Amino acid sequence: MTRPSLEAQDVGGEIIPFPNSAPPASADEPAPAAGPMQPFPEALDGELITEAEYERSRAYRLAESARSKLPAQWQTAESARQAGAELAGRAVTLPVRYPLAVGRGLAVSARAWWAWVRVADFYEASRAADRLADKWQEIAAVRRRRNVMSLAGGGTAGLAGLITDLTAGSVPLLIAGGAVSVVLAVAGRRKDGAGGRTTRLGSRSLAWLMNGDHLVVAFRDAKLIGKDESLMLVKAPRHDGTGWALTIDLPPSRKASDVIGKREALASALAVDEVRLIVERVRGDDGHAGRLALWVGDADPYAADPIPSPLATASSWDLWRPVPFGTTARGASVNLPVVWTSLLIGAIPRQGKTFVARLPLTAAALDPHVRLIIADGKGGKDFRPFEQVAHRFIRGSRESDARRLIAVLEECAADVADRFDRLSEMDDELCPESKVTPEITRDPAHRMPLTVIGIDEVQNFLSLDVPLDLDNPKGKKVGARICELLTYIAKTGPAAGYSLILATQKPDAQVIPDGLRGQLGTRFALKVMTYQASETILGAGTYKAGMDASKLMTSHKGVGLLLGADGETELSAGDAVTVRTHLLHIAAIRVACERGRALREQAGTLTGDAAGAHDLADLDPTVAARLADEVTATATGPEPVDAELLHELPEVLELLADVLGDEEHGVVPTGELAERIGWDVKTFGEALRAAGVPKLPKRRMPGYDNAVAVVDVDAIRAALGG
Ligand SMILES: Nc1ncnc2c1ncn2[C@@H]1O[C@H](COP(=O)(O)OP(=O)(O)OP(=O)(O)O)[C@@H](O)[C@H]1O
Repeated sequence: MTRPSLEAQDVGGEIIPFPNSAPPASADEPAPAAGPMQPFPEALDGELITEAEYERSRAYRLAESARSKLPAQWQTAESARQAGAELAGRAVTLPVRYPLAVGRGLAVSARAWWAWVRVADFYEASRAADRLADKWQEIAAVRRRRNVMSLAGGGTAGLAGLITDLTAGSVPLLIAGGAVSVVLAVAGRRKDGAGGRTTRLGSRSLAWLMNGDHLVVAFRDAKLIGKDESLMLVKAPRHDGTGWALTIDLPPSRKASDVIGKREALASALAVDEVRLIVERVRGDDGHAGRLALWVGDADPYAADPIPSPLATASSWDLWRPVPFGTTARGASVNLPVVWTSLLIGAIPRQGKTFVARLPLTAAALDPHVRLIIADGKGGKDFRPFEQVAHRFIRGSRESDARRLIAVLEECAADVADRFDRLSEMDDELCPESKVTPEITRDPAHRMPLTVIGIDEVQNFLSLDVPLDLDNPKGKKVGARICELLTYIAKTGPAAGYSLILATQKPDAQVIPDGLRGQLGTRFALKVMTYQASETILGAGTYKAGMDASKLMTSHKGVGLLLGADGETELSAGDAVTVRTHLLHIAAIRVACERGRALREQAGTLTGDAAGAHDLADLDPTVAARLADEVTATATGPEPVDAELLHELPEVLELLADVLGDEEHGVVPTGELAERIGWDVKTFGEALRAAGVPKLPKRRMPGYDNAVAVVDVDAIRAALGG
């Protein structure tokens, strides 16, 4: 007999099977009307299995569930072996350790008894409150009473022992003595456990480290909690097939965000590579600022085979829905929002930047109501499939290509301005918020399709140093003009349905000025060489918050940190998520673009270069004049500030702010200040320079034999902004 076993597999609620929207089979067949796409019901995938197979899998699941309830170190064979060996070792050394523990227990008990007899707690409290004289009588009375009680207790015990010995022999006394020695040994046992890294031969399994005591030691070693602090296990360690997951509460004085910032130190204390350690805050109703979810993978989660993108088989896509982008280390899917935001992708060469940029562009190609504009600054074949659908397509970054890009971007900027004019005229029902809506962008009558501008190797355009006006060689440069147009579109375009997707292998501030970068609300950083490059992509302050794309490995192609910096999308602006992006090869993109072209032909939305109409419309002179002012004002206006840049101070200044006295002025030895915040002088000096505090010549200071490095406290105050 067979038993059907259906396992749901989400193949994407947004994907519409091709037959639904396929072009008519023959010319006589009427074409389906163009209109809003309907989500297709979720598809289920399953297999038929036999009764025996079903019973086997049930028994397996029951065993798994029973095992997950055991203490962490008994859950896997390897860790159980280690735990067994440890127990055996402890049994062998017991004859030596036991008397030592009893001795320690005796000392501990004697100290405790003495403190009790002397009423130490009350005595100290009275002394601390300067009320010893008032309380002395009371304390002395309690001391006398406790002395008498001690003598009486000792005498009674001795007498009881003597009577027992005389009447029942020495066996009960030996039993009682044994019991007392056990109690003393427990009191005197050593409480410090073994953390992740101890000087012993052999390695410890993860399960062993997931034991609560070891975790506490690891957190202490990593200086994430104090010596006397502990952790609370909210969810006990559980092996989920690929790694260990647990949830903990930090002591009340500690913040989860600090642990995330020091993930590397924790990984070191746990003796695992940091790529295998995921530390996340638990947010929302179930979480708080001190609750952390930890996951430690059994193996490098990013080294697994890449996951093919579902876009390869999607027949169409609705770009209002976030695009399937990849998975987290634990396999949760990550989607990339395209509407209301713009994306910056940065990495060193050959890390998957182009592959990543093509994911949202392919989704855009599959939506017939999206207008695509593509400029490939590398000029190879990577983006050629999009020629079939792109309204404007530029290949290469020669001067002529850059000038065409300027014309295209001017056309877009004029369109953005025109869209706002028209949106403001629309009735409230159709346009409730002065922003485009899915209905507006999908209705060709409104002429406001979602428009995605994708530019690969954008640095090749932005760094073009040729004059915009050939008659004015000292005037504005072509690269600068492209930059100001992109800044204008990135800043004002999202509400009008425009999104930018910019990719660069040179993410430095000279190439992508803060003014432009600050407008790109979504950032994806693949492997870069330095933490500074990582900050240039993700934004200032991200390194300190534990986000550092230079820590990614070059072997991890397509893996990067995804951060939503503008708060416009559901992506978190506080924590970047490490994503293993889906793999989508050019052949699949070509097929997707063929489908996208068919869908556009059917919907009547194939326009521009793809439809053979290469000429750009001349800008109306009034629009051009208005635009010139607006674009320049945006580019030269106050520097936009990243969401996460607000109030962000360099760490050194933050720490100094806490230790500088209000009355302190003038120069002080650098070493003294460094010592106050616990930094070494060299790092401290470098950090001060980086924070804009000028270096002063060495000078003689009171109490020092030779001239010493000094720093001006007032200069530090100025850098602190007050
Ligand atoms: N998601 C992925 N999973 C696995 N491998 C990937 C992924 N994305 C890209 N790769 C691999 O990484 C290699 C480099 O990709 P890509 O050409 O996109 O890099 P790039 O950063 O654009 O390089 P360049 O700067 O030279 O243009 C590709 O050969 C591809 O096989």
